[in-house]
Amino acid sequence: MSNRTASTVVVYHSGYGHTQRMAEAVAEGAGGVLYAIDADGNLSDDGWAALDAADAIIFGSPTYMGGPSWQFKKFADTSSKAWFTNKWQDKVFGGFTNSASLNGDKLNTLEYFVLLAGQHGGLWVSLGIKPANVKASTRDDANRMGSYIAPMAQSDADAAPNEMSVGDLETARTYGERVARVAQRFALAQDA
Ligand SMILES: Cc1cc2nc3c(=O)[nH]c(=O)nc-3n(C[C@H](O)[C@H](O)[C@H](O)COP(=O)(O)O)c2cc1C
Repeated sequence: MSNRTASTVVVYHSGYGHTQRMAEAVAEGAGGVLYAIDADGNLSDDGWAALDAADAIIFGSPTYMGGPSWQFKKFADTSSKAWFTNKWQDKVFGGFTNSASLNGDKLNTLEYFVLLAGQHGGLWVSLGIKPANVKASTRDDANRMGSYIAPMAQSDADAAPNEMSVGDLETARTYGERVARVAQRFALAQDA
């Protein structure tokens, strides 16, 4: 039986650095590599090659106008090339988003990621952290946003990336660990 380590790639867009900080936390937890989609919606050839070779792919985008940024959508549409040849079939998938409002319609962005993973024949990993929703809960608690599908972060519209909630970043880091753990189990099972 193989004992290889599963690889995780975090591919994300961030217009102003907040989602990038979240992406860094996810990648740290996953022990994975980060690839940024640039301001024109393009990903490097290295990034595409890493995605094709990955055991797990984690999508990240800010929520803009109730959904992923257009740059992320351009990346998603370009991933139709991988779709044609089933390159991402049976990979493990996750995702995360960040926006200014507490709700901000972030769920729509995460649901889009689930659909994209499904179109590629992938397996979605949920968040797996109970919500912090009692009177004693604070901004620094994990899953203070009360999401089940995947991590959400809330960044005040006038706050810099270094002012993000430590709870949101810890949620992102823990989720990265979870996706990598699932990918590891799945990779060993596939290789057996
Ligand atoms: C074009 C645009 C659209 C936005 N739409 C939303 C939105 O629908 N909901 C929300 O809560 N915040 C919205 N925001 C705020 C961003 O989600 C927020 O500033 C976020 O932290 C930006 O992440 P970034 O720094 O990674 O780009 C929008 C911001 C921009 C620039």
